[in-house]
Amino acid sequence: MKQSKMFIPTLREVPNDAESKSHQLLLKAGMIKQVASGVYSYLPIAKRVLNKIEAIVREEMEAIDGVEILMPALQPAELWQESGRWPSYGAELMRLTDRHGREFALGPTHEEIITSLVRDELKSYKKLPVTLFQIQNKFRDEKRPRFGLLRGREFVMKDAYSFHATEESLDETYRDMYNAYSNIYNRVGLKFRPVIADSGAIGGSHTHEFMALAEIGEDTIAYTDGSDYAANIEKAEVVYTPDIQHTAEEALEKIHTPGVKTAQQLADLLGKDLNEIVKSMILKVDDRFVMFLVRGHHELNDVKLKSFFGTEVVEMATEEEIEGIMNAKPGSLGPVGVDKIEIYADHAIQDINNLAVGANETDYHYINANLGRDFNVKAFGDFRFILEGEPAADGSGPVRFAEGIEVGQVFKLGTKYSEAMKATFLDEQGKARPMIMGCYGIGVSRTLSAVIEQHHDENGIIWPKSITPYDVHVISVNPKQEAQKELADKLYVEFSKDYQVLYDDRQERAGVKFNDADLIGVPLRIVIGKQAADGVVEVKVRATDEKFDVSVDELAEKIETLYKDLA
Ligand SMILES: O=C(C[C@@H]1CCCCN1)Cn1cnc2cc(Cl)c(F)cc2c1=O
Ligand SMILES: [Mg+2]
Ligand SMILES: [Mg+2]
Repeated sequence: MKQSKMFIPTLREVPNDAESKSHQLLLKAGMIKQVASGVYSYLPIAKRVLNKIEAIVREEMEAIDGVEILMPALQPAELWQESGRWPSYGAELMRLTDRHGREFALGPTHEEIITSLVRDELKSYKKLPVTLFQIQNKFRDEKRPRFGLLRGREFVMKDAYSFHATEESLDETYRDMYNAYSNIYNRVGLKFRPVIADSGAIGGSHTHEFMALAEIGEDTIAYTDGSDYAANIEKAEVVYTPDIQHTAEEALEKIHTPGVKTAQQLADLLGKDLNEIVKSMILKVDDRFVMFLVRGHHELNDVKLKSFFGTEVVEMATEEEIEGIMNAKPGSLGPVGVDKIEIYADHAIQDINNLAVGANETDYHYINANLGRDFNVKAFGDFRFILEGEPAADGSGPVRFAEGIEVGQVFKLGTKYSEAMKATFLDEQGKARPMIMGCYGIGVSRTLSAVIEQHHDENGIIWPKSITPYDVHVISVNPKQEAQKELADKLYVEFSKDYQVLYDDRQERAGVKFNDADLIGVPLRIVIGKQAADGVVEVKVRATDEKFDVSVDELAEKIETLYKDLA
């Protein structure tokens, strides 16, 4: 394609609200244009890359018997009422009303649509399993869209859904999807790790997220070097090994602690370490208030609480709610004398005694509070985030942390939707049973961004060969020079036979052309300049900056060799 015909509005400077590298480069390379917060147009270079990522996704889905369909973004509210999800999503679900006053959602995901589609068609076990997928724009009204395509409000997702008569059949497709996802991320050039994850609101049990490793990632992964163990930190199980450090029980003592609100302040006042302090927090779990105890150097993990209590409604109680229940501010809470609400404690609380805790009186704390004598706990559990260096749940060694961008997730959904929506099949005994489902998502536009996060240098993007918008970038330095223009035109036509060629034939200064070429990131470059008269051109490898002066009659072979070696 000739750049004089193209539409690549590169930028020299970047709007300073672009914090992530990929967001900056997507803008600078003229690949996207923001239409509204979290809403983007994909320009030609981005669209070509999207097409290649989607082609790889399609290939891998079809290789495991996935069949492509396309469902509407407009989803009638009735289906969300059938599944029970219409009331359970708040502002994130974009809703609209049609001219007849009928309510719709703009699809954030398609469990309801696909289940209603399948339930009318697949009535017998003989017709199962079936795996259907689509690649389509999704809508989620994110509170804080950020980092360009990494967290948008309209984005491209591949979502697949599988329907089974048995758990074994689901397990098989889950494994096929897991492997297909690994193939996809390998083929698009992403460094990634599958991690044990939490299924969250969608329900179901078993789920893995696929994390592209990148500092900008909003997720933290706990992994070990010794094995393939990796878990989203929300989910990473803490192995509790008692490390009892009790001293002789001392008498409970109330002390005046003016202005002390945090565990650190209490520790400093008492001359103790943070791990000798206990933090008492009150959370709303479903419709009741519960107190949780964790040690000063640990953090409460709300995702583990949701899973422990089997509810999505777990949030910090507000200051007013706390004062209403305890007559004290959040910074002075403790378990002593609390009988109106239940108290749960992280396992590690058992390791220490003579605890420093809030006295449920603003500006007062207790020291030497002891379990059993001064307070009781309804249950101990794994309620905290794992710390770096602590042992992994599978015994494969101490966990290390890394940031990740969630680019995909696979779920065993079970029968949550098929039961709610009466998607049943007749089994071999002729008995009606709810279909067993799996669902599997890939953030396609997010994957594009993640690739840029992992493949760039200070001058711009460096595309992996598999998804590059073009294979070869032909640049004529000065089209006004007849010899240069002629040779460049000729090479453009010639190389277009075997490669996808972007031809910079613009009347632009050389510097502009080279800056743009570095930004756009095509892996191989042929520069036709002064030496054109001697039949010599310069070849440049974008990734390594290697340059070669090559005579035109050796050019095809040189490009072929270099192309083969590209990652
Ligand atoms: O989407 C999933 C599960 C899988 C992911 C892979 C493809 C199929 N769905 C989970 N999820 C995430 N955010 C959502 C946001 C809104 Cl506003 C909503 F109404 C529903 C959902 C929702 O259900
Ligand atoms: Mg997550
Ligand atoms: Mg997730």
